[in-house]
Amino acid sequence: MNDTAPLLDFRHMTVIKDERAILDDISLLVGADENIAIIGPNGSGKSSLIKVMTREYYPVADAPGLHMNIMGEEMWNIFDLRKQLGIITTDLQNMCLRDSTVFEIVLSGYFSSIGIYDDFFDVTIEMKAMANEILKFLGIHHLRNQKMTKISSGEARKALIARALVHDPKALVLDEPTNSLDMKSIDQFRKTVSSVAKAGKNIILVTHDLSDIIPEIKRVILIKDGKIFADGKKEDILTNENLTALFEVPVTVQKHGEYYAAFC
Ligand SMILES: Nc1ncnc2c1ncn2[C@@H]1O[C@H](COP(=O)(O)OP(=O)(O)OP(=O)(O)O)[C@@H](O)[C@H]1O
Repeated sequence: MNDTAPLLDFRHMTVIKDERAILDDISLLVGADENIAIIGPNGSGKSSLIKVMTREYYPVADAPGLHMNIMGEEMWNIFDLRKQLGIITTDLQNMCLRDSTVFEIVLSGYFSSIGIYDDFFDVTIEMKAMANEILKFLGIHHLRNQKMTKISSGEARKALIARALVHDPKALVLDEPTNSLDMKSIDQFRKTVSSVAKAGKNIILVTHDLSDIIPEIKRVILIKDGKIFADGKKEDILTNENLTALFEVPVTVQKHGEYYAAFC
């Protein structure tokens, strides 16, 4: 892995499912220190793009000009790759809603499992110390011994961030992270993501909600029908015209301090 290489260097990437191009000739270069937000309507291809990053979906191998480097590497062991891209999705959160404690879920990140199985996993003192440190950094150490089923959605999402951070990943990939959170939880979650970005992790955010775009994200990519519709500086991309064309309803974008919101 090369720390100065682009985080993502995808060229001419097409993904076919059910004989349809769900990603259609995507080229995307994301720098080593860049944070990005990917925005698009339902079914536009956002989650599929993340699945290409995590090697759940593969592009058409013989597409002319295909190039797919992540952190300077073309070939990845899938487990190593997923450790470097800490993925936080609602699916993962649902899988983690079980009888395990927050601490066990965080530790299980070391084993790419969900929960700890004492007979199989050798949890070291160093792992426990690191998990405690991360829980403190994220302000949820007091939840350490709570069951995942007994904490709020916002707290559970922070626990998943902690689980991803045990590997000291290069990036956090957040797929619609504030879905189903109330306003206070959204505010706290955003602050958590900002603090992770400030600590030097890249943030790749997929969302419908412009207000999820933390100030540390300066670049926005709009996706429509599996293609990149617009890509550039946040202030140039988040316009009434672009969002209206993207969502095919009249959209008004407003800026509040360093945050954006959209109304239709
Ligand atoms: N494994 C698959 N087989 C067939 N079609 C698929 C598969 N995965 C995704 N698709 C289709 O590809 C399109 C893009 O899906 P994707 O989940 O990437 O969209 P999205 O932008 O994340 O949508 P949403 O905002 O609703 O989550 C959709 O039409 C979806 O039905």
